Amino acid sequence: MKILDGKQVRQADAYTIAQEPISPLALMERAAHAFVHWYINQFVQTRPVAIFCGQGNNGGDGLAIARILSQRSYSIQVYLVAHTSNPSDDYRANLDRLQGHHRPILLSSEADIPELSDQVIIIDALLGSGLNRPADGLLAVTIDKINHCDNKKVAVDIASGLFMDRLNAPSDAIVKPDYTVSFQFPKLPFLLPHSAAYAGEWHVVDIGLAKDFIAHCDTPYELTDYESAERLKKPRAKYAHKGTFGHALIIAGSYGKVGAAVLAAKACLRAGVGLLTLHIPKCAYEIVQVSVPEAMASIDVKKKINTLLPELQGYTAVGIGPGLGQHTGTLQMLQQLLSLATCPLVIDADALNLLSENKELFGLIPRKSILTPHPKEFERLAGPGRSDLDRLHKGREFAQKHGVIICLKGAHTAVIDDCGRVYFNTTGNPGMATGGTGDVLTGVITALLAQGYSPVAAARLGVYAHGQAGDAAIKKTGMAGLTASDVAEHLRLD
Ligand SMILES: NC(=O)C1=CN([C@@H]2O[C@H](COP(=O)(O)OP(=O)(O)OC[C@H]3O[C@@H](n4cnc5c(N)ncnc54)[C@H](O)[C@@H]3O)[C@@H](O)[C@H]2O)[C@@H](O)CC1
Ligand SMILES: Nc1ncnc2c1ncn2[C@@H]1O[C@H](COP(=O)(O)OP(=O)(O)O)[C@@H](O)[C@H]1O
Ligand SMILES: [K+]
Repeated sequence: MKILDGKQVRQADAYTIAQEPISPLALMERAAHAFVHWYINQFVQTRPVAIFCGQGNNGGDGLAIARILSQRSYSIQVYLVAHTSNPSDDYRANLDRLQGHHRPILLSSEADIPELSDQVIIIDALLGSGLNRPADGLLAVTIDKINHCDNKKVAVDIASGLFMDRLNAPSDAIVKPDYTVSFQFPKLPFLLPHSAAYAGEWHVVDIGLAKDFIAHCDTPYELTDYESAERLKKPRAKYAHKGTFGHALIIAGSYGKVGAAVLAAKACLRAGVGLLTLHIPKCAYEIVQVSVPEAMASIDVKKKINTLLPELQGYTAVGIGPGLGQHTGTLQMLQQLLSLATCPLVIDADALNLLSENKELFGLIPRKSILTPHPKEFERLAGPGRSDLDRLHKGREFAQKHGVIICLKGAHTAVIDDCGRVYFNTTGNPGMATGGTGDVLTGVITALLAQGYSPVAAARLGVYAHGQAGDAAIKKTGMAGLTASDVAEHLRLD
């Protein structure tokens, strides 16, 4: 699913209106019905509804929603905030249509803002994607009051006061909804940590904007959702054999961090690799053979760390990093790997930290290698970002400059390809914020690369499947009880 900017959404709107054709008012009605369809599946009729409307098209949506809900026997009360001398045509038309059904209350000062009983659900239709400056005056006061109520809150399209395409200042008045029902597309701030509180649980509803326009719309931002992940998957052929699914090499582990190698190995096997060899220090030999008997072991000359690069011939993908440590001998091995590798690599954890300490090695990274930094590791690689958006821009620059794919890990991990396109992940949960889940991800992506997935597909599908495994696992363990081993065990690639 694509993520469009404000200008592109307006173009999609205009194109649909001209090509379908449909009047803007009928399109607004369709959007309001889509919202109501979601709403009635969520909230029962016995909960009264307070709908706060501005005077743009978002307010127009709010008025149409109020009318439709009242026709469905919901008890509604509309509150209007007058903030412009030039209300939109469709706002006016919907105000007319509401007459005879309901009498809105005009808020003219703070004193008019009502105290609401806890049962009331608030629908926020003050401002939408047409926001062109931070909310102030009575709008800001109303937003503040709404935020101070404990009532459930649902934003229409986008929380009032939240910019779609640029950063808000920390002092801006923005509704903090429990839910956002977004029309046709998700919006960029829903995917970034700093604005998560202004999205709540977000849902996208289809309002029938022209599919051909959307298909041709050029945007750097997309989601990896269920449909796109399914499209990326390759079926396993009936007469396939273990040679069909590649041979992965994972270079991982050091004394005290052998578990990282074990986790990556288990995940690699669950993600469908044909053969797996783990390169490990001597101290890890027995541990690995006992805990992952399916994997072959390549043993380093050193007892506690990896220093000697194995022969690379025969491997279809190489992952390096989990639990590796940052010793000089290991750095030399990494440098050798970067110079000799003929296939893209998966580079994680301490391998990334070694690169950050030795930035002159960046030029050696094979093209289309996949780097999987968490925010701190990314900061070490590319320097600090002033904001999440800035970090995303830095990620896009870094990926294009060095010809690599970056998985910027987090709640909505961003897979950034070497052209600067960003694919936000939609699976996973906060239970996964626990040691070792990153090692599992390295194993999954290495397995997919080894099986012949393109690097971008391996990164997108790997990140998606990893989150999906975390979601499946918490059904048994709960969030707090989730361990990285549970994530590895719940991986399912088909
Ligand atoms: N394609 C879509 O997504 C559709 C969108 N619709 C709705 O249309 C909305 C966008 O409508 P508009 O462009 O009218 O935008 P808004 O509803 O956000 O209102 C814009 C108006 O508010 C004023 N304004 C902006 N920021 C302000 C501020 N801080 N303080 C006071 N006034 C401010 C503007 O000058 C303008 O008059 C969407 O959010 C959505 O709810 C639907 O009605 C139909 C289809
Ligand atoms: N709140 C969250 N929601 C979803 N996924 C998360 C969340 N927090 C962390 N994760 C995922 O868990 C993994 C953590 O990786 P990382 O920080 O490298 O852990 P480690 O180094 O301990 O293995 C990443 O894939 C990240 O996307
Ligand atoms: K809104």
